This record gives sequence, C-alpha cells and structure tokens, in this order.
Amino acid sequence: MQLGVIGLGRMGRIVADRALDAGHEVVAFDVDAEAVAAVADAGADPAGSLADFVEQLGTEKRIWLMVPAGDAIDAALADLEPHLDDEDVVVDGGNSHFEDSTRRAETTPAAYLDCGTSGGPASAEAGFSLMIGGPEWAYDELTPVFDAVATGPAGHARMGPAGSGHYVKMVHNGVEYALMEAYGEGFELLSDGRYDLDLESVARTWNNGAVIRSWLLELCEEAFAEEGSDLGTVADRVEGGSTGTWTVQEALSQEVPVPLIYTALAERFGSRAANGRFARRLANRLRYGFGRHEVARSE
Ligand SMILES: NC(=O)C1=CN([C@@H]2O[C@H](COP(=O)(O)OP(=O)(O)OC[C@H]3O[C@@H](n4cnc5c(N)ncnc54)[C@H](O)[C@@H]3O)[C@@H](O)[C@H]2O)C=CC1
Ligand SMILES: O=C(CO)[C@H](O)[C@H](O)COP(=O)(O)O
Repeated sequence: MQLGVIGLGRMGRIVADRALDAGHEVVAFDVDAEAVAAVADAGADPAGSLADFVEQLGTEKRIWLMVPAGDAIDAALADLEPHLDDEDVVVDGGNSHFEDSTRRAETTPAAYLDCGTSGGPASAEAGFSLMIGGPEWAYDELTPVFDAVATGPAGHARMGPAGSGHYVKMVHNGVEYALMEAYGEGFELLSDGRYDLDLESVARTWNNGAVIRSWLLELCEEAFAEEGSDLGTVADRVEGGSTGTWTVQEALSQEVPVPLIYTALAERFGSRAANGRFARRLANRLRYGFGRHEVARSE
C-alpha cells in the first residue's frame, strides 16, 4: 500500500520505517527538510512541500499524521482539506484530545481514524500498541499498515467510533502516571528505608517472575543501572501532564473516582514549585503556630 506520512520526528520516523520494512511505499513530508532527507535515505519518497506530498499520493490517499497534538494537527488538516474526499483516509497517531478528534472526524472530508499510539521511541524494533477509533471500513483498509506499525495483528484494534481510540489512549496515559507513581513510592521507601539496597538488583529480581513485573519496571531497572541507586543528578521535577489532566477532567465529568491517577498528576505539578511546595511550607509554619514545633528553614 502507498502511505503518506506527515511528521517525521521521534514517532513518525518509526511509522515510516516500519511501513517501509513491511514493503509499503511511503511518501514522507515534514516541515524540517533534514528529517525528509533522512527518511529518503531509508527508502521513502521525499516530498518537499505539502503540494508535492498530495500530488505524489494520487487518488485514494492514505495519510498518517504524526505531528504534535493541537494546532499542528489542525494546520496540517487545513492544508490537506482541499485535496481530500470521502475515499481517502487520514490517521492521527498523536496524543490528541478525543473531543478534538471527534470534531475533526466530523469536519474532515476524508474518513478519520484517531489512533492512540503507545510504546514510544523505545518500541521502534518491537512495534507499537495502537488503539483506533473511527469508521470500520477505514480501519479494515489500513489494517496492513497497522499490522506493520504495531507489534503485529495483536498490537492494534478498533476500539469503536470516532474519538474512542484517543479516549482509550488518554486513559492509558492516566494509568501510566499512576504506575510510575506507585513504583516511585515503593523505590523511595526502599531508598530511604532500613536497608542499604542496590535498587537495580531489586528491580531485576522483581522483573523476573514477580507479580509487579512490567516494562515500566524494566525501565526502572535500566534507570538504576545507568544513574545509580540514588538516581545521581536526576532532578526532582516531572514535566508533561496534558493527557493525565484530561483523564482526571474526564473522570470528574463522569463521576468516576480516580484517586491514584489524580495523586500522580498532583505530584507532577508539585514537583515544579520553584521554592518547594508552598502548601508544605505553610504546614511547616502552622505546626509552630499550634504546637510551637520548631520551624525548619531553608538557608
Ligand atoms: N514521544 C513519545 O513517546 C510519544 C509521542 N506520541 C505523540 O506522537 C506525536 C508526535 O510525537 P513525537 O514524534 O515525539 O514529536 P517530535 O517533536 O519528535 O516530532 C514531531 C515532528 O512533526 C513535525 N511537524 C510539526 N508540525 C508539522 C506540520 N504542520 N507539517 C509537517 N510536519 C510537522 C516536526 O518538524 C517534527 O519533526 C505527538 O502527538 C505525541 O504526543 C505518542 C506516543 C508516544
Ligand atoms: O503518550 C506517551 C507515552 O505513552 C508520551 O510519552 C507522552 O508524552 C506521555 O505523557 P506525559 O508527557 O504527560 O508524561
């Protein structure tokens, strides 16, 4: 199949490479000319502009967008729109908000598939997990490409109608936050607790047969191996947060309690306070107010 890929960064390049490896023809475009040149070296047909891109695709276009979520998707769709019709298929493989995806599915002239993509750049060799929403015929049509980009046929599925793919990926990311927080708390107790432990060894042991083994735990093992048990110079600051915020907002609107996901998100926000958490500093001062407990002060 001929596949057009727009966005050749960390994730889009993997989509292009895996499609090429499976024997598909790839037409590739990115606003970064160097990224286009690099994927051309790998066997893709380079497009120097969006006009060149759509011209090379011809009729019955199959297009995979892998650009940052938000304005970049709308900008790419606005440029593509005059060239699309209802026989074409557009896949958004980024972390878009599911409500943006349902809106785009209604307004895009082509069939629109919202595709939650999990695995990250580390899954270049193994393939991704793909959670897809949108019309069944379009999902069936793109299945050979999904087989190639995912771990295989078991690595992708149609979740339901428009929006459902990105909805499932949003919740996936909420779970990701909570799991990271749970591992973080456990290792913090081990790090600060009674025994002088080699945390790489703990993680390796857990990864071999323990109930809590997982890929995230393998990444913990890798982090301790590379940074040391004390995590060396790794800062107490966690970026990101958009998909976790959406998960919590959606849980509130559905009145579903998600305290673990909320706590993990709040910990991230708390990690970014410039001078330590204001709330913790106030609690420190209040203990003096009611109990005359000594106030710990920074230098
Ligand atoms: N990095 C990760 O671990 C994961 C990322 N995602 C999602 O995948 C999407 C892409 O992420 P990354 O590849 O990590 O980002 P990236 O920043 O590495 O790459 C984005 C690419 O899109 C290009 N681009 C931006 N606007 C464009 C436009 N209008 N036309 C053509 N090219 C354009 C940029 O030049 C860049 O090469 C995002 O929505 C992200 O949230 C999803 C799962 C995992
Ligand atoms: O989707 C992903 C993994 O599944 C991306 O890595 C995403 O960036 C993670 O979310 P955050 O940036 O909020 O940590």
